[in-house]
Amino acid sequence: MIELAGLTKRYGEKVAVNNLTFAVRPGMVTGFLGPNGAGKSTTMRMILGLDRPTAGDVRVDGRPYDRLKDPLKSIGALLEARAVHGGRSAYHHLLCLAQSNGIPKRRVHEVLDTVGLTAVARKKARSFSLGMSQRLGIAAALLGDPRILMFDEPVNGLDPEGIHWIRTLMKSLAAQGRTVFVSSHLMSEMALTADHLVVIGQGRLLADTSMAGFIEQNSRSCVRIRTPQPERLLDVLHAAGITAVATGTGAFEVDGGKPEHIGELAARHQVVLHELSPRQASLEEAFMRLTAESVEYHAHTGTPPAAQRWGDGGGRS
Ligand SMILES: Nc1ncnc2c1ncn2[C@@H]1O[C@H](COP(=O)(O)OP(=O)(O)OP(=O)(O)O)[C@@H](O)[C@H]1O
Repeated sequence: MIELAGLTKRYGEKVAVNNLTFAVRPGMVTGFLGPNGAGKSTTMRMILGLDRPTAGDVRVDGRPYDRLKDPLKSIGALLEARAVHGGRSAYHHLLCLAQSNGIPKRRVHEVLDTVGLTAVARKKARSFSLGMSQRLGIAAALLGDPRILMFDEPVNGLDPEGIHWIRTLMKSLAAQGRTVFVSSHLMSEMALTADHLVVIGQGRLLADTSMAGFIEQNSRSCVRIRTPQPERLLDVLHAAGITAVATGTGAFEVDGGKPEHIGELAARHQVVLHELSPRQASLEEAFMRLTAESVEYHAHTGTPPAAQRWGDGGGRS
C-alpha cells in the first residue's frame, strides 16, 4: 500500500503537487492520470524519496521510503527507462543492482526471462531500442520481488506488441495481490488496464474512483437528429417530455435518448428525419472534460466546446 497525506511540492512559485491525499491499494492496478505537467512524475519521485515534500507525508508499506529496511524488496519502480549505464550489458546492470541490494543472483536470470531479454542479456544497454530499455527498466523493478510496483508512463513510445505485453504484465502482477501504480496521460490506455483511477490536474486531486464507477458515470449516450422540420420535431419531443438541445450546426441532440423511441415518435407525427444517430461519449472525452480547467497549455483548434463533447462519427453534411 502507498499512502499520501496532504502531499505538496513547490518549486519556487510553482506548486507542482498540491495537497494530495489518497491511498494505492494492493490486488489491483491503479491508474494515475493527468495531463502533461499535472504533477505525476513529481508525486512518484516523492514516493521514492527522490524529491523531498514541501509539506505532507507519503508512506510505502507504512514507512517513509528512506526508512524501509530493503527498499527494492518493498517497492520496485520504472521512472525513466533510459536511466541505465549504456556501456553495461543488461545482465551486468541487473547483477550490480542485485549485489548492492542483497538480492540473490538467480533473480537476475528470472527477471530477464520474465521480461523476455534473456537472448540479448549480454548486449550493451546503449544498443537497446526504447522497447527493450523499457523491458530492462521493468526487470530492475521486479528484481527484489516487491509487493509494490510503480511505473511512470511505461507504454510511451512502445509498439502495439510492447503495449499489450506491459498491460498483461501489470494485470498479472495485480492478480498476484501486488500493489500496481501506473501513470499515464491517456484515458483510453487506462480504461483497458486499470481497476482504479486517481486523476490529478495542476497538482490537485480531481478524482479517486473505481474504473467501473468512472465508466458508469461518464459513458452516457446521446442521439443526434437532423430534420427539415425543426419546430415540429421540438414540439413533438417536448410533448413527450424529451429535451433536445441544438448543436449549432443545424442538428439536435437528446441526452440519454433511444433512437428507436425518437424515430417512432417522429414517424407517428409524420416528421421527416434526415439523420437519427446514436452517439457515445468516449472515456477520453470524459477525462478531457474533467481536466479541462487544469490543462496548462491548450491547443487552439477552433472547435466549439459543444462539438467536442460527443464523438463526431460522421453524418455531418
Ligand atoms: N525540478 C523542477 N523544477 C521546477 N519545476 C519543476 C521541476 N520538476 C517539475 N516541475 C514542474 O512541476 C509541474 C509538474 O511536473 P511533472 O513532471 O511532475 O508532471 P507530469 O504530470 O509528470 O507531466 P508529464 O506527463 O508531462 O510527464 C510542471 O509544471 C513542471 O514544469
